[in-house]
Amino acid sequence: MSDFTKIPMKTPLVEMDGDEMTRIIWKMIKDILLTPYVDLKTEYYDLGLEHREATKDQVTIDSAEATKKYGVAVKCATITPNAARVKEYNLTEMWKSPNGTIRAILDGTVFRTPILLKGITPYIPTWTKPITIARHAYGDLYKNVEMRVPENAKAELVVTKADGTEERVTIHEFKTPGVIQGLHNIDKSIESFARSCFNYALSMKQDLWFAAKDTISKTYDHRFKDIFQEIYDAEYKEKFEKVGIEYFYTLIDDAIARVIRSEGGYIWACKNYDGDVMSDMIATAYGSLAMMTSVLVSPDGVYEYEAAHGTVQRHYYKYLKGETTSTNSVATLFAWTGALRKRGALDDLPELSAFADKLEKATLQTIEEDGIMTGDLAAMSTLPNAKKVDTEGFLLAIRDRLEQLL
Ligand SMILES: NC(=O)C1=CN([C@@H]2O[C@H](COP(=O)(O)OP(=O)(O)OC[C@H]3O[C@@H](n4cnc5c(N)ncnc54)[C@H](OP(=O)(O)O)[C@@H]3O)[C@@H](O)[C@H]2O)C=CC1
Ligand SMILES: O=C(O)CCC(=O)C(=O)O
Ligand SMILES: [Mn+2]
Repeated sequence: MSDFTKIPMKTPLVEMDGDEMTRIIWKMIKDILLTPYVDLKTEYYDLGLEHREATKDQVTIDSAEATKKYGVAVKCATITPNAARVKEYNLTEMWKSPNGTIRAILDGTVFRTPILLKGITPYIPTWTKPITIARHAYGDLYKNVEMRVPENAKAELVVTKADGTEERVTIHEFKTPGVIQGLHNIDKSIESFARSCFNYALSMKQDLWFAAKDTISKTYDHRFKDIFQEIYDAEYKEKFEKVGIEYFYTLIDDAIARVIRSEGGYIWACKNYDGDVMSDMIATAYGSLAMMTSVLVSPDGVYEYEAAHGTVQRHYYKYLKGETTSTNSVATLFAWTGALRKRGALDDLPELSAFADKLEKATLQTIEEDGIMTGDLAAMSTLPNAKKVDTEGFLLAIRDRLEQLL
């Protein structure tokens, strides 16, 4: 490929680097599959935990603001510290989840879709089509406030209105110690969540399900249900009928039962925490956590691409010890291709978008045709030629395929 002219870019991508094994993969992807072929333009933000600590987490906010400015970001998985991480990294604070911070700034919906592969039968064998999780990106648990409550204390919810009047309800009269949590959401954000789900369903020509627990959460979850229904009836009902797709709301426990019995091929809208958990369940049931793409679409038309999985800590510790790892880079790679394709579309660079398509094709050919895959997939694959390779070996095999396509 010595005579290959690198594909130009116009606007930089916002590049958010991250932690542990995904940080290692991040660099490998760039070195092996991107920079030799694309004149990669990025504005780099190091969201690795050390640099978040050094900047008092300002870098996370800066990266979200840059995403608003440029329109497209690609993010590596990051550690959200807990008590153990505070010790491990000698942190001055238990910094918040960068994802929570970024999503709160950008708002919107995270769409997560599994990549189906020849030779991998989902754990639910009736799932022959992908199930896309549409996860509300704002609020709930990810913007919560919480407290420990001592014995003999009364906890209340208090709302102080603009006119100074108060509305209060008792949460609990604590005789013995306990804990409380305050969640919130905003009508405007729920409305944009609903609209982005309806628009996505129309663009994919797929049914949309929305599930929450309005029977138990009669105000909070009920508000979500009502907003979805009002917007559907007023703005989308006719469009859905024209395309021949359906919208329905059901309780989340009923939804789970239906999902398991389904064949896939629809969009399942979930509140923030439900979507977090369900997307891991869906990804794993289709084959591997590392085969799920994830993109945040904000109401202002800003896109942030990422993998749905975390920093793969266990593999990283093996890597640090010099042991061979076989970490699947597909979701992280598809975050890059998703971002490059979007940048290509926005900047009128069809060559850049075509490169992203070819890189994805090369990845699937490597697994499905050549049988070359990482351990998570090799353990499940029914292909006769399935062969487990190490982390870097997988990316090198993709490069061979890519060069045939360019
Ligand atoms: N988007 C983000 O930034 C996210 C960040 N996190 C952070 O990531 C860290 C680790 O979280 P954890 O709960 O372990 O979740 P991970 O998703 O990182 O990993 C859980 C397990 O899933 C398997 N797995 C995940 N990704 C891959 C992959 N690419 N290739 C092969 N196997 C994979 C591994 O199983 P096995 O070990 O059996 O091989 C791994 O141990 C935490 O600090 C957490 O805060 C978590 C979720 C999302
Ligand atoms: O930010 C975190 O700590 C978790 C994020 C997460 O689990 C996800 O995006 O699925
Ligand atoms: Mn998650």
